[in-house]
Amino acid sequence: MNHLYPIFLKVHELNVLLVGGGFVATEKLEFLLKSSPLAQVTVVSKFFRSEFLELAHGKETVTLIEDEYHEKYLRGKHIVIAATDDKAVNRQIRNEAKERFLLVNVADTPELCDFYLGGIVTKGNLKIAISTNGKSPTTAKRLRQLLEEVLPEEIDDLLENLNAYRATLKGDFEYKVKAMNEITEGLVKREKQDA
Ligand SMILES: C[C@@]1(CC(=O)O)C2=NC(=C\c3[nH]c(c(CCC(=O)O)c3CC(=O)O)Cc3[nH]c(c(CC(=O)O)c3CCC(=O)O)/C=C3\N/C(=C\2)[C@@H](CCC(=O)O)[C@]3(C)CC(=O)O)/[C@H]1CCC(=O)O
Ligand SMILES: NC(=O)c1ccc[n+]([C@@H]2O[C@H](COP(=O)([O-])OP(=O)(O)OC[C@H]3O[C@@H](n4cnc5c(N)ncnc54)[C@H](O)[C@@H]3O)[C@@H](O)[C@H]2O)c1
Repeated sequence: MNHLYPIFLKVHELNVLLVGGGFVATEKLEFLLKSSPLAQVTVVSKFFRSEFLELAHGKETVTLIEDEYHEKYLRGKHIVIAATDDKAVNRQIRNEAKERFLLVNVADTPELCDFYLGGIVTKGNLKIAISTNGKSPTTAKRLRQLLEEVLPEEIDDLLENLNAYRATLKGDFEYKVKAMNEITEGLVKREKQDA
């Protein structure tokens, strides 16, 4: 049983602290920016690998600070991702973030996470988040790849058209719910198989 509750965060309006600038931090920033290109991210790291610098280059909402982690960097942040190669520092980040009631992810360390980063599929306005409850990140990746392939790009046209149709509906809430349900019924109705 997976007890996690997924939410869709406006990370372009929230302040994210990422600690670390190595391989793992690069992967986390890559997936964060892939889904949320305007995410507001401050990165604090003793050094930055060239892969990380390449990824962050030219991204106006990503701020790099070359420094050791210090508690002061938690100020004004909503979410924290710890991705250093120093387990004691990662734990310190987690503890100090928790004292401030911040949500914290320690990369690849489920027992220290308040939330997990998931596999994410984006097709225009549609976004699907995938979690295996930390059991198999590789499966989350494979499912993401599968859904990216099978979901048509046109699914976004469907959403836009339905949104436009909804705007034309005059009537009370109940009427609109009924009309929207009727017009989308075909999406879930199974076609009758010819014998
Ligand atoms: C989905 C994704 C999102 C992202 O990273 O943004 C993600 N991991 C991804 C890939 C991936 N990560 C790892 C491998 C190598 C294979 C392997 O080792 O298993 C691969 C596969 C690859 O790279 O091919 C290593 C790894 N990861 C974790 C552990 C610890 C453990 O399992 O105990 C270890 C071992 C470390 C070690 O051995 O030391 C843990 C976590 N990784 C999570 C997320 C969270 C659970 C998500 C869920 O509920 O499924 C969680 C719990 C915490 C977190 O980090 O948030 C991203 C795919 C993105 C995409 O492609 O779409
Ligand atoms: N590389 C991988 O794919 C991988 C896979 C599984 C597990 N891991 C583990 O994950 C951890 C991180 O690995 P990595 O490959 O990203 O290491 P890395 O050497 O590429 O990067 C470590 C980063 O942590 C930063 N850092 C260390 N101490 C810091 C501090 N006090 N304040 C601020 N920044 C600090 C360094 O500046 C560096 O940028 C390691 O423990 C590694 O064994 C790595």
